[in-house]
Amino acid sequence: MIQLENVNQKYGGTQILWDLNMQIKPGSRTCIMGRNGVGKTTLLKCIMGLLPIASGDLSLNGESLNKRSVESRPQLGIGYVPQGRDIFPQLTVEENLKLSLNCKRQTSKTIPEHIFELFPVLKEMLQRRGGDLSGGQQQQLAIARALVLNPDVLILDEPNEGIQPNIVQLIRDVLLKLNREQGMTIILVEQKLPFARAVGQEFHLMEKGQVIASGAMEELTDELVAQYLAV
Ligand SMILES: Nc1ncnc2c1ncn2[C@@H]1O[C@H](COP(=O)(O)OP(=O)(O)OP(=O)(O)O)[C@@H](O)[C@H]1O
Repeated sequence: MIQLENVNQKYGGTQILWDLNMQIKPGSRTCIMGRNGVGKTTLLKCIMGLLPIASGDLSLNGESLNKRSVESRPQLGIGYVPQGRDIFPQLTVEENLKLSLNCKRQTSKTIPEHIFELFPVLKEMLQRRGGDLSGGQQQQLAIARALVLNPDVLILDEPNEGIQPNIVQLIRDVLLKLNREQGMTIILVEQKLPFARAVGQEFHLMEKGQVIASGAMEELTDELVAQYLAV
C-alpha cells in the first residue's frame, strides 16, 4: 500500500500540493488524472523522492519514505518511467538496460529475457544508440529499463505522449499483463480518457494540488470529466 497523508510540497514560495491524501492498494491499477499543471508530475516526483515534501507523510507498506533517499526506491521495488522518458541517448539500448542492473535489488547481471518477450523490438535494436530510436521505441526502452529490476510497483508519467497508436496499444497490453500475471501495482498519470479507462480500475482526480474525487473507474462520471478534465 502506498499512502500519502496531508502531503504539502512547495517549489520555493509556490505551493503546489496542498494537504494531499491518497491510498494506492497493492496489485491495483490506478490512474492519477487532472488537467495540465494540477501537480500530477510533482506528486510522482515526491513519491519517487526526487522532490522533498514540505510536510505530511508518505509511506510504502506502513514504512515511512519521508527520509529515504531516491536510491532507496528501486531497492524497495518501485520502478519509475518519467515523463519525457529520460533515456541516455548516447548509450546503446543494451547499456541503457544494464544500467538498472547495478541496483542492489537485482542480483543477476543479465537482462531478464521476459523483457524482450514484452518488447521484441528492443532485442533487435540492442546495439542501437538510444537517441537513434523512434519515440515509441524509446518509450518501450524506458518501460523496459524500469522492469529490469522486477518492481512490485510501476509508476508511469504520461507514457503515451506523442506515441503512435499501435505502440499505445502495446503499452496498454503490457501494463495489463504485468498486473494480471505478476500482480504488479500500476500507477499511471494519464490525460487521455480512453487509455485511462482501458488500464485503470481506480482513479484519483486532481485539481490545484489536491485530490478532489477518487473511486472505481466506472464512477468517473461525465460530469466529473466535463468539470475537471475537458479543456
Ligand atoms: N521546478 C519547478 N519550479 C517551479 N514550479 C514548478 C516546477 N515544476 C513544476 N512547477 C509548477 O508546478 C505546477 C504543477 O506542475 P506539474 O508538472 O506537477 O503538473 P502536471 O499536472 O503534471 O501537469 P502536466 O500534465 O502539464 O505535466 C505547475 O504550475 C508548474 O508550473
